[in-house]
Amino acid sequence: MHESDYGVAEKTAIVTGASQGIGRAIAETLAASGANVAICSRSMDRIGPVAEGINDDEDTGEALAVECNVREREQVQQLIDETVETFGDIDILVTNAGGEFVAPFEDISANGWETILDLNLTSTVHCAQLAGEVMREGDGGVIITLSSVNGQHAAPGESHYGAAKAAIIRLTETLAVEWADDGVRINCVAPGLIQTPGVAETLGIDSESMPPREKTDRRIGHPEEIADVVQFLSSPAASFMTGETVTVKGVPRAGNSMSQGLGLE
Ligand SMILES: CCC/C=C/C(=O)SCCNC(=O)CCNC(=O)[C@H](O)C(C)(C)COP(=O)([O-])OP(=O)([O-])OC[C@H]1O[C@@H](n2cnc3c(N)ncnc32)[C@H](O)[C@@H]1OP(=O)([O-])[O-]
Ligand SMILES: NC(=O)C1=CN([C@@H]2O[C@H](COP(=O)(O)OP(=O)(O)OC[C@H]3O[C@@H](n4cnc5c(N)ncnc54)[C@H](OP(=O)(O)O)[C@@H]3O)[C@@H](O)[C@H]2O)C=CC1
Repeated sequence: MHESDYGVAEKTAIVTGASQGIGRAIAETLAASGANVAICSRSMDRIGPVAEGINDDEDTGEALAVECNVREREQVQQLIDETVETFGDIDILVTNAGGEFVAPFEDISANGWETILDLNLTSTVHCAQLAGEVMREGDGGVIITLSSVNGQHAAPGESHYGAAKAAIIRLTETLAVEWADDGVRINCVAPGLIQTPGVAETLGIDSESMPPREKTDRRIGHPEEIADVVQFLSSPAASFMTGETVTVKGVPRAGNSMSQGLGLE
């Protein structure tokens, strides 16, 4: 009889942007399933406690905290090197770090455009190229990129972010083809609106009022609902999936985007 394998135990995973929100939930979920996780953010003061929380729990994998700004290629190389030194290999890479500001196209300066393209798209390129090198020279691996529903559909005020997140989808498809022979699977997750500190700060959503996971008629999700999909894509259960973008956004309705209003009702 076939038994499904959703396991990542003893694998090594890198999760970028894991000091809060979706990245933190991904890191904690993979670690709870026995993976060793190398986690980064721009500040050791913020990423260190997340690693300590994981390491305080004897039943999880180990965590390594690294201060790394994913916009800086040399810092990403240091993250890769420290991960390999500590855990011996890289099996899973989750390029989660990203962000945006909402502004009309005509108000986005050249530097504003570059900032959002760098933070979302070019950082994904740095991480995929540098961790991909380790995977391709070794036994292969799994890469999960983060797009957004705003990379799949137009949303006003998100020209820069939408362009970057759309490009991540096509990059994912291309690498799936180019690196299939090297044993690398790469898939993308496109979240709808997820309650995270980043969104709370931008939109003022009170986490206390979050509807529970059991409620199916929702337009806002929990970070753990993205983490569970990442865990599946990282696992042997997803062995025949590569180059795909999995949308995780609750009930399909028109205008399911941050800039078109919350529409939580
Ligand atoms: C479906 C839901 C979708 C949700 C998606 C999410 O990701 S949600 C969760 C994600 N969480 C977050 O997104 C967290 C919150 N966001 C942030 O931390 C920042 O917005 C960041 C992502 C830009 C990074 O900042 P940084 O320190 O790297 O950048 P900086 O301050 O140095 O600025 C660089 C350039 O950008 C310009 N510029 C900046 N803001 C605006 C604006 N509103 N208007 C116009 N322009 C703006 C600024 O003027 C400057 O250009 P200038 O003047 O030199 O020509
Ligand atoms: N929340 C949502 O509704 C949606 C989110 N997404 C995507 O999901 C991902 C996570 O979003 P979310 O959890 O909401 O974001 P948050 O803003 O809540 O958290 C962002 C995380 O990324 C880290 N980070 C930011 N910039 C950098 C950088 N340059 N280098 C390294 N780490 C960085 C932050 O850490 P620190 O500040 O400590 O550096 C923090 O841990 C992003 O790619 C986002 O675009 C997509 C669709 C919807």
